[in-house]
Order: sequence, then structure tokens, then C-alpha cells
Amino acid sequence: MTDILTTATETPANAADEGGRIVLGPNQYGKAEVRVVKVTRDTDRHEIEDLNVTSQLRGDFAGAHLAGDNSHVVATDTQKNTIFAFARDGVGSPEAFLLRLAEHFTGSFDWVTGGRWLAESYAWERILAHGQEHDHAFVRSGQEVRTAAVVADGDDRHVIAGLKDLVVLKTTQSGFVGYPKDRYTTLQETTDRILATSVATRWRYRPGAEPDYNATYERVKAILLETFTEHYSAALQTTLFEMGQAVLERHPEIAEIRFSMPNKHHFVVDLAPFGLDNPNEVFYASDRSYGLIEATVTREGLEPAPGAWESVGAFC
Ligand SMILES: O=c1[nH]c(=O)c2[nH]c(=O)[nH]c2[nH]1
Repeated sequence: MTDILTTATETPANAADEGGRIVLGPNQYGKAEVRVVKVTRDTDRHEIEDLNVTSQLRGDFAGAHLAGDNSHVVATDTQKNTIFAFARDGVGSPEAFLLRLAEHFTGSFDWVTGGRWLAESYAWERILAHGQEHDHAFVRSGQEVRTAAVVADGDDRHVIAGLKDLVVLKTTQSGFVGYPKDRYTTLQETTDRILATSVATRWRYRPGAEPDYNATYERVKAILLETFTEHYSAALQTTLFEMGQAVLERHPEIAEIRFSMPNKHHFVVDLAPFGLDNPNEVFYASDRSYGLIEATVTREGLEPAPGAWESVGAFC
């Protein structure tokens, strides 16, 4: 297996310097955030796919960094154009679209040994006009932003799907007790609080898995939401693990799943100064500071894939 990023390359000019030689380290480059909207209009009932795509190539780009030689540099402008050209054939799923881009760039240029392709996708739903779903007018929907990442490294392909900004809240069936108390602890124990978070998650498909990416996405999202509603939550940590466990139990094609979940605190407001009680009915929704709970839910003995995760950050 090759390194995920291009390995260090010496600059001949610096090779004889005393002390540590200055060399080119890992690198990648490409076009970020290409906003591409594809409308399928074979019939009067149009379909829309709305993506934000990033393409970055890895391979032998030492010439450009060290000698001003651009002969290996597939222009970022060309990468952007390729994204639009490929969209002409439809997107299908963000994961499949990114895999097509990965095959194209690694297959077309000998020195491109891999890369990283990312997508966010934004959902639209038909406007309900006069009780009918409109054929070509849409309203932005989606409680969340769908994410996808493909990493190519030689012949290896890593596919990571995910979502972010999925804000959920339950008004009871959550508490937090039993934590250590020291001289700085002021938090009161509670067995009845609001639990709210904004779920960011990414799940990695097993190498070689060829799932229906769109259908699996919808199922995973449904499992995450359902599991959030179930059980008394002893901590956001517990709920996070249960959500991941439920996904892995029902989806063998998913190797592991990671989460980043802020604890969106809701504090009970003291209404006593106004002569009022407050039996968990009026809250102050604090936007910061917030607890930040992050974890991987994985399978015992699973072969780790650090190169896949490095490309999307430690958690989400
Ligand atoms: O679910 C929680 N987990 C914590 O780690 C924590 N810490 C805290 O102050 N409140 C909470 N709630």
C-alpha cells in the first residue's frame, strides 16, 4: 500500500545543507466547494440534485512544488470542469459520483496515485401547490446536510457516508447523575432534563461493499432518529453509543461509525423571583459553552483504516 499522501521529496538544492534538510512533505491539491446542481428534465416532472463537491489529487507533484514544473498539475480548473461534465450524466448518489471522479483522475494520469473527494448534498422537496406536488418548483428540505467522502490510495477505495446538522431534542427521559463532585462542581443532579444535540456522524463502508448508498443513507438516518427516542438517557455518551450500536447491528456492510455531538444545554430558569414555580417548563437554551461528546462505535477486531479517517478529520 502506498502512503496516503505523497511521501517526502528532497530538494536537490537543499540536500547538502547542514542540519535537517528541507523537504516536501505530504501534499494534495484540487478545487474546493464546486457547487453543482443537476436537473433531470426528461419529462415535465423534473428532478434536482444539489451538491457541493471538493476534488483533491495526491501523487507526484514534486515538480510543481520544487521546480516550477507544472507538467503533472491537472489544473484545479480542469478538476472543476470535470465535476460539471460528469454531472451531465447524473449524480445518482454522492458516493457513486465521487467514486466516478476517483476512477477518472487516478485512471487518466499515471502520476495521480490517489486523492480525496468530498461532497455535501442538500435536499429539495416538491412544493405542495393546491394540494399537488409541483413538477418543477421545490423548497429546500432536509433536516440535515448529507455528507460523503471517497479516498483513493492506489487500488484501495474508502467510502465514508454521513450527515451533519441533524438537530434533535427530547423533553424528558434524560438525566445526568453519579458524576464525581469536587470543589468546582456546581451542577445539580437531575433525572429529568431536556436532551438536545446536533448529530454529526460519518460511517465507513466495508471495503468492497456495494450498497445502495441512497437507500442505506435513509435507513441509517431513520435508525439514528428512532434510537434517540428510545431508552432513558443516562448521558449523551450512552445515547451516542446506542445510536451507533443500532446502526452497526442492522448494517453489516458498515464497518464503523463516528459521532460528534454537542450537548445543547437547556437550563431550567429560576422563576421564583417572580413568585412562579417552574416544573421543567421554561428553559434557557444556551448556545455556548456546550459539552462536546465524540466517539467511534466499531467492531472488535476490525482492521483500522486510518487513511480513510485522516481525510475527514478525527471525528466528523
Ligand atoms: O450527558 C452528559 N454528559 C456529560 O459528560 C455531561 N457533563 C455535564 O456537565 N453534563 C453532562 N451531560
